[in-house]
Amino acid sequence: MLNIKRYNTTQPDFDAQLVQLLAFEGAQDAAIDHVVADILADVKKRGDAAVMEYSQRFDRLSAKSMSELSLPKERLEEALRNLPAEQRDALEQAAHRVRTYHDRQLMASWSYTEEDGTMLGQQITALDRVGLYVPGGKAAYPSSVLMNAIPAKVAGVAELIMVVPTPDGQLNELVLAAAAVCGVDRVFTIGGAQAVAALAYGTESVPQVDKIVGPGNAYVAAAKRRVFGVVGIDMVAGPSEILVICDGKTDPDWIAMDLFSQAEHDELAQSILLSPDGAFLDAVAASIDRLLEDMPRKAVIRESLENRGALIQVKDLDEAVRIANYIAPEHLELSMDEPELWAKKIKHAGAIFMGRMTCEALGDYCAGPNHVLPTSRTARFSSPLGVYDFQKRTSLIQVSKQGAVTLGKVAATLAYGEGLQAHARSAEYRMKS
Ligand SMILES: NC(=O)c1ccc[n+]([C@@H]2O[C@H](COP(=O)([O-])OP(=O)(O)OC[C@H]3O[C@@H](n4cnc5c(N)ncnc54)[C@H](O)[C@@H]3O)[C@@H](O)[C@H]2O)c1
Ligand SMILES: N[C@H](CO)Cc1c[nH]c[nH+]1
Ligand SMILES: [Zn+2]
Repeated sequence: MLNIKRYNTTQPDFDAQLVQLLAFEGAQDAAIDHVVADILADVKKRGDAAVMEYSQRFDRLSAKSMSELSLPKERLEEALRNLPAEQRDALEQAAHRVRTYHDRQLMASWSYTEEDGTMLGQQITALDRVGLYVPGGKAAYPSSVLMNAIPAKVAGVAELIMVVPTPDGQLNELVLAAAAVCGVDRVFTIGGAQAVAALAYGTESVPQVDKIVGPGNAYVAAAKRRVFGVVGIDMVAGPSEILVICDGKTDPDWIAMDLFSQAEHDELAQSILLSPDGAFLDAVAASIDRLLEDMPRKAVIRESLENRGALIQVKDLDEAVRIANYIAPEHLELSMDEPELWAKKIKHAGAIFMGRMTCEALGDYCAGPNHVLPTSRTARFSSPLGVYDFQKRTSLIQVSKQGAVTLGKVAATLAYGEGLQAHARSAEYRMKS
């Protein structure tokens, strides 16, 4: 029997229990951060040689030169050509849907002109070169290639450099084919902190990028956190999470499998169910026990559910919503009637899956929205990966002769107030022209 934690919000210590349940060190873990700091410093100093050594140590890749850890575009095209038709079709359909969704996120430049002829605006440009981290330690993720690369392409990024660990040198053809579908320019078969360092600092072989995006384990997250400032990053993501709120009227097997779907990613993934119906929670617990037996990744699911999972009985759905907003989950399933009404009450979640038919797994692959989402309560302040992560805003200011007089007076007054003479006089020169 699987020993998943059971809580009831009427327990006097429930709030403390919830805090404990959500506690997660991840990228903040001192031991991991220490290891990562050393790897980053070493790659910065020794470049390719260090990348190859760490790839040997962590992924058992014995390369004599970095060219052995790099794949040209032709190799990606070859993977796509050789893919079984059904897989190719699914990949292309998913890519099409993800592209259609992300097309809508494209920001456009804008400007307006004031009465005196002064023009103000915002010019949008794409990043020049980005690094896409595609996780690959424990499983391969072709879908993460789509989710990273498509918004970058839609934004108009000129060059896409992808890194993906290939433990024991095992290439995943679907991952390579996905890179071809998305127009990725170069792929390096490296992962972990060494790959993040190579992208951030550049090596003899790996070009330095402007921003690194994509999910990964705690080593990857800690490395991204440390290189932020040298390069941009999208977010510091942790293991996958799912929070399901169910009114008790969905098939318990469906809900059990939805909880498994994130648990199977990682022993550290988190799957939580909230329901006002205690008998329903019992039924889901029974489904978990029965269905787990046939799951290929049974051990990972068990560990994840026993260590970080929970079935929580709430007073009512309003209380469930309050808890969901506190948890700010990566994925939130609203498995209930009128989910659109309840969704309006959700302020903090990476993605909301509305209604009994909408399982989170569809969002992972092909619904359209991005599956790279804020985790570990960071949905309180951050958003899904999107086109906006690959675009920058530059302010535009063109002052007319009249504008120079009116604005010059305001600026000079404030500049003298700050004790900054040069600022004031710089503005005053234009007032007299
Ligand atoms: N949020 C998302 O969109 C999304 C998508 C897919 C996967 N994920 C998550 O990404 C994570 C993927 O993790 P993963 O491990 O499978 O792949 P990964 O690519 O993130 O990490 C593998 C790398 O970790 C490094 N590493 C492993 N052990 C190490 C050690 N002891 N010391 C130093 N470096 C070490 C190695 O360099 C290896 O290449 C999972 O948590 C999964 O849930 C998230
Ligand atoms: N659920 C993951 C994001 O947390 C994404 C994914 C990829 N493949 C399957 N799932
Ligand atoms: Zn998933």
